[in-house]
Formats: sequence, C-alpha cells, structure tokens
Amino acid sequence: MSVCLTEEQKRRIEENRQKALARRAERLAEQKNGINPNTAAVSHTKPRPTGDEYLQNAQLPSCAPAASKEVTATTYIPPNTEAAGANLTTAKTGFTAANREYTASNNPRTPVEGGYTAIDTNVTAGRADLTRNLPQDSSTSSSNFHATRGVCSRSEKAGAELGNSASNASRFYGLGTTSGMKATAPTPRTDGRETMGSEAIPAKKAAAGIKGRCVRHSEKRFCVEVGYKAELIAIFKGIPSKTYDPATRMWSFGLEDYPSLMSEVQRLPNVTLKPLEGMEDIDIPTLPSTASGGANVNTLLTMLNNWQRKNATLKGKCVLVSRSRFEVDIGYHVEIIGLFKQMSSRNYDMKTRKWSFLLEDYQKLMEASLRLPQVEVEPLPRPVIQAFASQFEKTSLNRPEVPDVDLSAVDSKLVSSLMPFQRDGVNFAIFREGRLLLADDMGLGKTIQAICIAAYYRKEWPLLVVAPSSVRFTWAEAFCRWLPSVNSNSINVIVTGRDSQSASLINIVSFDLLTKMDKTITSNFQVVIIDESHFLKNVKTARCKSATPLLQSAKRVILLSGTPAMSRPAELYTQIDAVRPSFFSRFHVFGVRYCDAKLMPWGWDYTKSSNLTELKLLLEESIMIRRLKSDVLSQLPAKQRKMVVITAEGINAKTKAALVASAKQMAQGFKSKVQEKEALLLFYNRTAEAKIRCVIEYILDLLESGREKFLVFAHHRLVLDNVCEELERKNVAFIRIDGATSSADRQALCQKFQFSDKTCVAVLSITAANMGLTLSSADLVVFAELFWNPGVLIQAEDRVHRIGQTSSVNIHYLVAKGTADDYLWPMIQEKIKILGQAGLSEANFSETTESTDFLYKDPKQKTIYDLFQRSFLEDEAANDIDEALLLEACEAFDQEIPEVNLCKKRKIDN
Ligand SMILES: Nc1ncnc2c1ncn2[C@@H]1O[C@H](COP(=O)(O)OP(=O)(O)OP(=O)(O)O)[C@@H](O)[C@H]1O
Repeated sequence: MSVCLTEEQKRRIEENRQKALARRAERLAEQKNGINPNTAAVSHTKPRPTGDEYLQNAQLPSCAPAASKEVTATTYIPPNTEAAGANLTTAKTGFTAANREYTASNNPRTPVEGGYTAIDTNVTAGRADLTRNLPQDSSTSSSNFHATRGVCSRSEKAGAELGNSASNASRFYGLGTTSGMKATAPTPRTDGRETMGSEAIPAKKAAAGIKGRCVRHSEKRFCVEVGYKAELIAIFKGIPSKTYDPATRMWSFGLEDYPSLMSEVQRLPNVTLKPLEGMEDIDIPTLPSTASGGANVNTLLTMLNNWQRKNATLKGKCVLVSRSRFEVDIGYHVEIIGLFKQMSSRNYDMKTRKWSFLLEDYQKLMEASLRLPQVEVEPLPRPVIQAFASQFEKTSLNRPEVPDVDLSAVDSKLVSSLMPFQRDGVNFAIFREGRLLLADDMGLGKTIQAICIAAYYRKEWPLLVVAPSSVRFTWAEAFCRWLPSVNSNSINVIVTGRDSQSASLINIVSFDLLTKMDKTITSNFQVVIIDESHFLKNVKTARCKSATPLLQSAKRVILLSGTPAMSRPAELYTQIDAVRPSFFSRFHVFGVRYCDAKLMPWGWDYTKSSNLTELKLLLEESIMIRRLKSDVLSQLPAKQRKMVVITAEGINAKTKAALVASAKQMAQGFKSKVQEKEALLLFYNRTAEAKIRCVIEYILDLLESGREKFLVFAHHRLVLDNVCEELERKNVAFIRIDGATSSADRQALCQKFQFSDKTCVAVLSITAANMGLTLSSADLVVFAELFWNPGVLIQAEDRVHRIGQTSSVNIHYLVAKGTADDYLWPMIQEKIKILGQAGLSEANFSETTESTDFLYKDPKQKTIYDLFQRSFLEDEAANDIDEALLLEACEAFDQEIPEVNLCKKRKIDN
C-alpha cells in the first residue's frame, strides 16, 4: 500500500484521532454521570480526557480499538487503488482534498469549516464505497477493508452494548457533539429500529433517515441539533446568517432565515427537523423535491437570465459531456464538494477529476451553488438548455426515436433509391422541420437526400439551390434524374446576372451570382438548399452577406457540407445561425463558449477552440446529422461513378467558334474516313482547351471543400500543365506523372503521395499513368478529360480502387456540354455497360450516374454520336486508324501544331 503522507500530516492526523477519542470519552462520561447535554455546552472548562484516558475510563475494549482503527482506516485509504473502482475514487479524492484543506489550515486543532469535517466526510463516504467495491481477497487493501468493516460492525456492536449513548455518539459525529443535543433516547424510526446518524453506519441504516430539531439559541438566533449529514452542511453553508462555533461545533442561524432553511431541509428526503418552538405554524415555502429533480426549461432560462457573476474566490462552469450528463469544471472547494455530494446522480471521474451529474439535477445544483458566496458556477448556455429541454425535466439515456416520415408525395423513383442511412437523414430533416445541416462525409449522397427533403416541402416551392458554380449543372441533372415529375423546363440554372431569377420552380445559382441577385426576389424563396455550405464560413464575405437574409427569411434551410468547419469552430457560426438564428444572440457569445475567445491587444481572438464535446452534442441534438463513410460502408458500393456536368464557360471566342465549326462539319459528313477522323481529333483537342478553366475551378472547389487527397487524370499536356500551374500558384502540394516521368521517379512520387499527411493532389496522364501505380491513400478520382477507351479509364480508376483501399471510392467524370464530351460520354457508358455485363467492370454507369438523355435531343447530335461510335469503337477494331496514331495526333496538338493532318502524318511515318 503506498501512502504519500508527510510526517507533519501523520502527526496532525494522530492529533485529530486523539481529539476525537477524547471528545467521545467526554460525551460518554457526561452521559454516564447524567449530565444534561443542554447544559454541557457551558461546562466545558473541565479538561477533556485524552484518547488513552478514554480507553481506560470508558471500559469499552471492543469499541476503543474500533475507534482507533476508524481513524487509521481513514488515514490509509490508498490513493491509487484502482481495484476499488469509481466509488473508491470518490473516497480517494475526498481524501486528497481533505488533506489539502487540512494542510492549508493554520491551526489543525481548530476544526475550521470543512477542515476536519471534510476529512471525516470524504473518508467516510469513501469507506462506505470501499466496503462495496474492494475485492474480498484484495491483498493490498484488505486490511483497510477489514478495518473499515470492523468499524461498522463494532460501532453497531458498541451501539448495542452502550445502548443510546453509543448510537448518539455516532449520530452527532461532526455536528454539535458537545452541545445541547439531548443525548438520551434514540430517535425513533419509522422502521422501528434505532437511528445511527453518522455516515459511518451501514448504508442501509443511513438511508433510513436523520431526525433533528431546531432549538432557540438567543432572542434572534436558533441552532439545529441534528446528526451529521454532508447535504445538511452544504445547506447550512448556503444560509446567509449562518455561524459556526468551532468550540461547540454548532451551527446557528438568524431567525429571519428560518423559513428558507426549513424549506431547503424539506427537500432532503431522509432528513426531518422538528420545528422551532412557537414557529410551528409559519409558512415554509415548498421547493421542488430533491428526489424528483427535473426542471422546466422556462425556469432554467429565467435562472440563466438572472444569473450574474459574483466576486467569488473560486470560479467554474457547467459543461455538457453527454446527452444526459453535465460536468462542473471547477477547482477544489469544500463547499462545492459538499454540494456535489448532495446530488443523487453525482459521478466522479478519476481521470479528469471532475464531477458530473444527470441533467435533471442541473437546476438543483445551480440553485444551491448560487447560495455559496465563495463559489461561482457558470450555467450551461441557452442553446444547450433549449436543445436538451426534455432532458432537464427527466433525463433519458436513450436518444428519442426519429419517426419515419411519410414520403408518398415524393417521386417513388427517388424514395425507392434511398439507402437506409439516407432515409434516416431525410427523417431527421423533417423531424427538424426542414432546417438542418446535412454534414455527411463526402460522396455519401447528400444531393439525393437534399432533393428528397426539398421535395417533401414541394408545396412551398419555388426552390432555390445555391452551389459552387462548377456543380450547378450537376444539380440540374440530379433534379431531372431523381424527380421525373418535375418538367425539365421548370429547372432554371442561372448562368449570368441577366438570367431569369424567379421564373422557375427550381432555381440553381452559384454563390457568386447570388450576390448579384435581386434581394426582393431572393427573399421569396421558402425552401433553400445551400451546397457546400462551408463556403459561407466567413461572415465578412459577400457570399455570406447575401445568403444570410435569404436564409433567415426562408422556412426550410437545407445546408450541405462534408466539412462544415475545416480548421476551427468559428467557421460553424454562420451555418448554425442560418439554421437556428435564435441560438446565439451574436457571434461573440458563440466565440466565448466554443472558440476560447481571448481579448488581445488588437481585439478578440476567436481562432481557438473550447468545449468541443458540448458543441458536437449541441449540433447533433438540434441541427446536424453527420455520418462517416466508415459508419455506412456496408450500405455503399465499392465504387461510385458520378458525372459532373460543367459548362465550358469562359472559353475564348476563337475556341468556341472552332468547336461549333467542328461539330457542324461532322454533322454534314466527310468525303473520306481519314478526314472524318481528323475532324474528330480536332474536336477532341479543342474540347480539352475549352474545359481547362472549368476543370481548374472544380479542382479548387474540391480543395476548398476539404478534399485533401485525390487524383486528377487528364490526357492533353495542355490540361496537365494548367492544372499543375494552378496548384503551384495556390501552394498545394502535388505529384505529376506523365509520359516524361522515368520509372524510378514514378515509384518515388507514388510513395510521396501515399504517405503524405498533408493535402496532396496526383496529376496524372490517362495514357501514361493508368497502370502499375498504387495510390490507394486517396478515395477520389477526377477525370478532367474523357478518353475513348473505357478500359483505360477503368484501369486508371483502379489506381485507388485496389488492395489497401478501405473506403468506398468515388469517381467524378467532368463532362462539358457542347464539346466532344457530349459524344464520348455516352459512348464510354455504353462500353462500360457491356464490360459490366461481361463481368469485367464492377459498376456500370447507367445505374450509378445521372442520365445523359439530354444530350441527344437534336438529330444532328445523333449523327455525330454515330460518327464517334464508328471511329472509336468499330473502326478501331478494323485497324482503320490505330490508337497510337490518335495519341500522337493529340500530342501534336499539345505541341501547338495548329492543324493535324493525319494523311500527311501517315505519309511521313510511312
Ligand atoms: N441512393 C442512391 N442511389 C444511386 N446513386 C446514388 C445514391 N446516393 C448517392 N448516389 C450517387 O453517389 C454519388 C455521390 O453522391 P453525391 O454527389 O450526392 O455525394 P455528396 O455527399 O454530395 O458528395 P460531395 O460531398 O463529394 O459532393 C453520385 O453519383 C450519386 O448519384
């Protein structure tokens, strides 16, 4: 057994032991001599016998060693015994705390408030728990255990031998021992047995109750004669007019505090006080019972409003630590520990050395703490009280069931496609009345869930979707795909500030264009979806300023983000405020609680974080649902392909004209096959040029959304170069593998990517890096360009989808309208579908990506598609044009050969 007691502490404890024995002997002697204890208080001039004298005089051989052992056991509760479990910890802490208090006392002989008493209290509590928790055969602590048990059994035995005297000695332990308490008949109990009073008695007996009485002390004061109970001490200490007389060990109070003291005591289930003579008929205010706990949320909010800081020596705060419990983060103070021990739901965490309680005890604890002048306990914040309202009334350990919503009004195509966890997300959203932050991990299908939630509130449309500009058309496609009941003409993608802003049922706008939208129009949208809502994280940005009023006026607000806060909690504020504007009155309130806000010479610093567990609990309870890929992996396909429709915006007029001309020419037909293919390649090359800007925008959006590791495949050097330059400009780490990379370098680059902890993008050539590389530390592949050979694409996808991959893999194909992609994409889909049917490709596009029907409304387009098919699929087999030649032709374009003449080239090669 290891005990870390100093010699000084041991000496003081021994002194204390002697003193306790002396007091006990004195009491017994008084009782033996028939001295009226009421008068005994004034006749204490007689020197008290020492403990040893007591041992001789009292002639209680069986009890004396017990008393001695009691103190010894008290002293030697092992501070580090883990076997005793959580309750032992209570003892341990009490012990340590008591020692601290004890040592701090200038005069150990004077039992200052909480000084010796604290030792007794804590150790006694610890003893009871030790008795329950220590293993019977514990070799290290068995002596204490038995000593402790000895105390109890011997006390009882002594009680039996001594009759009333011994039981009273025990009952008055720590309170009014030498005072005017009537040490005569034992207090009758409802169960007919004797009251032992002290917590040193077996728990069963202690629970049976304590009875005492109020006695007039002087004209204006009264005292309370009652056995020791920690809860009572805490109440006494909260009474303003209290005084404690260390000599008599009596508490007395002003008569003006009589009603409040009595009403407090009434709340203790096991304590009864006989009223003060002549005061039997006065009204005692009834306070909520301590047993039932429970608090009405309005009472708590009123309490919060009235709460003020005080000039206390010890300050702490309440913090939510789970759905059912709050913790009081505070230093040691005997009064607050006494208060904690009154709480039936108290729990002491030995690691954190903090006390926690059920939320239903919150009001009781806070009210009592207000009465402790030396202690300030900051309440839980308003949003927590509001969000967990029912938990304060009656704490439940289970989460409330979110009801299954009737989605019969929503397109069955969508509803039947929802994965179980997506259905839960929709239920949560409706339960939260359409205002939420859907924070599922990337790629878990936030789009389909958001569309379903919005469709549930279809009667309230027009609907506005605000999204990064790179995915506006993807949204339009998703609506077409999932809500066949919506006419595609009712979907309005706002591309320029001049476009119609409210004419349609569904309106899709980029963050940047939102700032230019007419405010009178935006305030009409009752249902709003914000995709990548962390784009609003900075309150000072134009995006945020234009979105805030819109979100405040909307009835339903669906925020989507896989990374709501990318670096600090401050980034969450605008999103929380968008969903629940009433939660925090202003940012500073949020900042102080969750951003560890500090006043610096230059102003407030909100960049840190604090109380994050509470913040998470608060968000999950009220506005946010978040599932990680790992949570729902069993419901996900191993590979999910997605078509991202991008517009080849911002292409210069020359490229655009060239694209249009190419398409026109192809629609007209060609004289020879070679001409035909030349035209096709030109179209393909122009497409690359046209897509560059959108591709870069998309990659930057991914980075802004928190994607840290992904692959970007492209074919043209022009595209690869531009992507790399942009990453360099933005200081994003990347690797590049193309035809010019040596095999030795390839391996080193792969290792760099695989083991890099930071953001890292792999920029890869479709033809030069589609095989032989393992890049499984990423789970996202972006195809900036399409390629006519789907086998090559699948191989490229499999750089991440391979052994070592533990997640579901997402593949994004960037498809630009009005370019060669219009023809390449369906062709690729078709071919992959065939591979899928042959069991050669894991997932086929038609099932997992959006429909591409929109591409072929014009018969001319069909002609071009047929041309592509002929050239790249059928003729490929006929060796009319070989792939190497195609690639070479592409390279020629990359090297800025303006026109590629395959006929000429062939001649040269030959
Ligand atoms: N229930 C479903 N049935 C079929 N396909 C689905 C389903 N849920 C999601 N998908 C597909 O999974 C892919 C990823 O979905 P989505 O883009 O909505 O994910 P996300 O959570 O928004 O990801 P990110 O955060 O990266 O934008 C898409 O191709 C989508 O069509």
